[in-house]
Amino acid sequence: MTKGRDQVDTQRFEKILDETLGEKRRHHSRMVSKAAAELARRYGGDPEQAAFAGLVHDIAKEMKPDAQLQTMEKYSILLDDVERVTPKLWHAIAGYALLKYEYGVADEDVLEAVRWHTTGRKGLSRLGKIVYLADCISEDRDYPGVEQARAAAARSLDAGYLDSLERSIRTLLDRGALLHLGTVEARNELLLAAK
Ligand SMILES: Nc1ncnc2c1ncn2[C@@H]1O[C@H](COP(=O)(O)OP(=O)(O)O)[C@@H](O)[C@H]1O
Repeated sequence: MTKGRDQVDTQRFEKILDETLGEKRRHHSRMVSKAAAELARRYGGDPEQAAFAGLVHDIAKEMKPDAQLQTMEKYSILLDDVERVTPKLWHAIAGYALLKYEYGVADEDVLEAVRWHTTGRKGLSRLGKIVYLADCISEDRDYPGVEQARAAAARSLDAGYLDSLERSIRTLLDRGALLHLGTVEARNELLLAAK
């Protein structure tokens, strides 16, 4: 992607987000975009690509679950057992499909980062980790532990990613919720690599 193209895309998607997301979510998207660019600068990614992926990561977040499901079905995306019964996970997958098939985004790294931004997964790319982490530590985030999450992100990309994966796992366990296997496998992968 050339620089000119990126800027055109950003303007185009800011307009699309104006039409599809409320003000709070648009603000969150801009903050995730900013955090992702900062993480890319720090950890060796492409800041413009990261900014773009962060901007569009929640593009399908305010679609109705039925519409998210229809979008995934339209493009024959197969869901695993946990995804099928967890509508909160659908916006990431529907967002991937919308960006790829309806808005013509061709950058597979960006598409992958959007697809996995809620659960993470084993073997996720650097950009995928950046967007996952940026979503957890962006300036607008305010939850118990966010300062610890930011401190971990300042140590290394993997330390930040691991801290946020573990916080998500703990929160879901406390709620008695289903756990997506991608999150567990991503954590195991990081712990195995450290042995
Ligand atoms: N690994 C997971 N397994 C199952 N459900 C998850 C997982 N990660 C997140 N979720 C659910 O999806 C919801 C939305 O996640 P996310 O998009 O990251 O949140 P946010 O709305 O704060 O951006 C979470 O609140 C949680 O209920």
